[in-house]
Amino acid sequence: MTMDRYVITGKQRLEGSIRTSGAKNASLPLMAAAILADGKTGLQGIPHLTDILCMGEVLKSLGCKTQFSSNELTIDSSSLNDCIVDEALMRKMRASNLILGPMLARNGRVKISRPGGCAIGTRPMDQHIKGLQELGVRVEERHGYIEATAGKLRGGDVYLDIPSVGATENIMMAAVLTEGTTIIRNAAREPEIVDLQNLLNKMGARIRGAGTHVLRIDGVAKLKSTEHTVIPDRIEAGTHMVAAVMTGGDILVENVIPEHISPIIAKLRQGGAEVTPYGDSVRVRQKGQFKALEIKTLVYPGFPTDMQPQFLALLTIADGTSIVSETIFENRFQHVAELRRMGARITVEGRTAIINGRPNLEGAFVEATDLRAGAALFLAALAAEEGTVLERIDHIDRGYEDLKEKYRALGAKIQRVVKQ
Ligand SMILES: CC(=O)N[C@H]1[C@@H](OP(=O)(O)OP(=O)(O)OC[C@H]2O[C@@H](n3ccc(=O)[nH]c3=O)[C@H](O)[C@@H]2O)O[C@H](CO)[C@@H](O)[C@@H]1O
Ligand SMILES: C=C(OP(=O)(O)O)C(=O)O
Repeated sequence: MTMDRYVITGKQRLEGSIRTSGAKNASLPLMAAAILADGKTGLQGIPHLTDILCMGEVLKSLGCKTQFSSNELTIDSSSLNDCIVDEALMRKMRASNLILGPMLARNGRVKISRPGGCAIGTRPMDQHIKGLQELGVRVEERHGYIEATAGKLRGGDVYLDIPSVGATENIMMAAVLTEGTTIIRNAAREPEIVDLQNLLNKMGARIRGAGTHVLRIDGVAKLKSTEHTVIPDRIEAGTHMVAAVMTGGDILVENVIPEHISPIIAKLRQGGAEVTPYGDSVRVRQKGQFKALEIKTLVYPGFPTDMQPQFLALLTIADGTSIVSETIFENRFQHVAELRRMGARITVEGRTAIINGRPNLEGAFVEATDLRAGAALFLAALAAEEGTVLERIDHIDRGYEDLKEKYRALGAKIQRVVKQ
């Protein structure tokens, strides 16, 4: 874990172009899906992030060979030699639970350390397990490990109580190599599910319905090697768009799929920002003061929970009183205490934050408690008067590629101080 920190001098107007990297949350399931091919999978546009490196370690521990250079990742899964993911790797990154489905489909058994809760919530796996059981998987939990065995996987009819992104992905990946047809009802509709369907179908799978609430997967006997380019990161793009507004700037965010960021565009326009899509770019300009908003996080295509902290930071300097309701994760307001250190006026009642905007934030010593909390504090620091020291930026390294370099090119004053 890095103990590096950012030292940021705020109040610089940001201007210019910034290129969005490939999506972390699409790349991780695509990497897990590579387990399903009996050969090499080539993935392009994969961002250099600690989460990606960690997933690479998980795959290596299962016998895959990986090569990663210039955002191109090759995963060779022709020989899998182990089925156990140890606790240290699981603790580093929850998304390593995405190997459950593909390992069961390819190898018939797998053992992972049960992921614990994390800063943003308890994050149980009951929907993943329920779905896998419906496909004929036996699941036992012992000594903190989930052991799953599938004699022969069969198609099944799965109803998810909540449209969980990870559960939908895991069940899709388990179902592709079964005999028979699997239906997933109340499936997640996020763009990352569509990207996963696209890769799997290129590999020879027969999946329909991604992007809707019902997925149909007709099992096939074998999947082949293929290549795929990951979709752009809609949360990274959204973070840059908020940066433009918070610094009174003018930024062209490149490599976006405008439809994926439609709730972000809508909310920024509602607050008074000028947002103009140009093909696969979007220009965001802010003149004058941004206005207070009401925001409620929802599953896609609703407002994404992964943008809630960044918008909350923006609303601390908006004109008027804003209300932000978090409906996805039960503990995703840890950035509030840190933003208060910067002068923000926020009260939290249950899952609702009430923000009384003020003209300016003040630089302070603050600490990232999780990835998007870190992004929110980074944005707050860019807008604040004087300097901010932002600690625990290892959280930010999980999800933002070349952040310092990208923002320096826009005119931000940032130093990364390496702690010896
Ligand atoms: C790597 C990745 O893609 N991470 C994203 C993914 O996480 P992840 O896939 O973990 O999120 P889920 O959609 O599964 O979780 C949503 C809610 O459902 C609950 N739940 C989930 C599964 C389950 O079996 N039981 C259960 O109760 C969770 O605790 C949470 O409260 O989607 C989240 C919601 O958009 C995003 O914030 C994360 O950035
Ligand atoms: C919560 C996030 O990621 P993860 O699900 O990997 O914790 C995120 O990307 O904001």
